[in-house]
Amino acid sequence: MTSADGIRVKICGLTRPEDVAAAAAAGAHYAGLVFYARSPRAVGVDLARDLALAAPVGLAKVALLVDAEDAALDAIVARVPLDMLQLHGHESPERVAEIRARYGLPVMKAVGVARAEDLPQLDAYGRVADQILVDAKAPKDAALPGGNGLAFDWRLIAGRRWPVPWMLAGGLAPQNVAQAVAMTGTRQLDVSSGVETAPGQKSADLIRAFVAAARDLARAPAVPRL
Ligand SMILES: O=C(O)c1ccccc1N[C@@H]1O[C@H](COP(=O)(O)O)[C@@H](O)[C@H]1O
Repeated sequence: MTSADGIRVKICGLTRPEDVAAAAAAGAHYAGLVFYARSPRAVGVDLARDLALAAPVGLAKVALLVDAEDAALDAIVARVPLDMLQLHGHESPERVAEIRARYGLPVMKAVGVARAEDLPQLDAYGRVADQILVDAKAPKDAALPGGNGLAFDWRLIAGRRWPVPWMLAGGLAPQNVAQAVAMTGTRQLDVSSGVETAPGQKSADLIRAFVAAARDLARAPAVPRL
């Protein structure tokens, strides 16, 4: 991926057809469907299938899973037309490779970052996953392993690169898109809470503002050469 491709946005946690329409109309590249019962954004297989079928060509459907077993994955993959699996639990590199081989879908592995000690995990998963998702590590007492609207210290990954495409996540919102991109150099952004009015309630206005903020960066004129 080069800078000419612009910045790709994933809107995660869509639960209504109008959320899918808003993400597509705004120009998002990925739509995330959460298969984690404890999340306020959780969808069942039937609803997920309807939402995925409503997505226009060009909007990639991503299933978010947390330590899912084969039986659950089998049921989801059999019924929901998907473009990618996002693994957001404690899946080992071996499990990531196994899931990738079993379903023949690209796999994105989320890694929680809070301190420099967390960074080697990104290298390990960068060897087995198709993409890596660099997210804020959930606090120990958090009910969810992600989707908490918390950012991490982006200076930790400034200048870091991995051998596969990667996305930045955690506490992103329309107002911090420019800073997140400037500090990390990311070309892909993943957002959930930052485009909601309440947990699980997506806002078309905030989705539009988020994608526009990313698009504006790609359009910003280069600094003129002296
Ligand atoms: O969104 C959820 O409910 C969720 C549940 C379980 C694991 C991950 C979840 N969301 C992912 O978390 C990050 C950051 O979200 P936020 O923007 O800080 O709210 C993002 O990758 C979501 O896909």
